[in-house]
Amino acid sequence: MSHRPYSTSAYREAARALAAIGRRIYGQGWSPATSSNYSLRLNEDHAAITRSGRDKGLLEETDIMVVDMEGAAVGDGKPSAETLLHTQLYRRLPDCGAVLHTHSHASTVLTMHWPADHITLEGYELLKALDGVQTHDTRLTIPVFENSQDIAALAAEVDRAMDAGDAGHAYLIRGHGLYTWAADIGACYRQLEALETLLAVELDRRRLG
Ligand SMILES: CSCCC(=O)C(=O)COP(=O)(O)O
Ligand SMILES: [Zn+2]
Repeated sequence: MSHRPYSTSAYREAARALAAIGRRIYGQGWSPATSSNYSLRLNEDHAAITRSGRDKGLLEETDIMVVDMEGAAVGDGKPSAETLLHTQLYRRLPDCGAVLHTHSHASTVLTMHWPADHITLEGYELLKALDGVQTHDTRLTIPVFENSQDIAALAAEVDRAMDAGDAGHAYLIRGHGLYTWAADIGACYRQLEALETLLAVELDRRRLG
């Protein structure tokens, strides 16, 4: 299959932006021990994504590479082991321009301690940081998928959930972390920060009973 070429300057700009956002996310404590992956759409057929196994606190432009929307590497190196979870979103959602995945303490405890297949966030003013949300009087249901080392199967499961109308802004993977996406890196980071904050709040509230 032939792919439309991406621009080199778009790639360089994406690599700069992803390295900077990765270091920022690491600083928040949401990407420990090389966990997490981040990507940006370059065009219809390509995305820039973190290489596998990189320390996100030390992320540099050279830690970013290009994949096609089938998840295949373009050029040398090994892209994130979870690349197919990014490309599933880009393929399905033409307006999706950025995907961020984190491994926070809150998302891990919440999904390991409570067996539910979703977490609901409701009534929080901070929900207005999410794309398209205008009022605190909003109920956001975040699906929780079981963790798997079969990333292709997990991506297919996410796709089926989206067919059913679930997973509008984000999803969780049990004992693993959070995926969220938006039109651009700024909106995606804002959304991530809101969701991680609200998940931490939710965890505290459940601890308090
Ligand atoms: C050390 S965390 C295990 C892998 C993972 O869940 C992750 O997010 C990082 O994988 P990658 O291949 O993108 O480095
Ligand atoms: Zn992960």
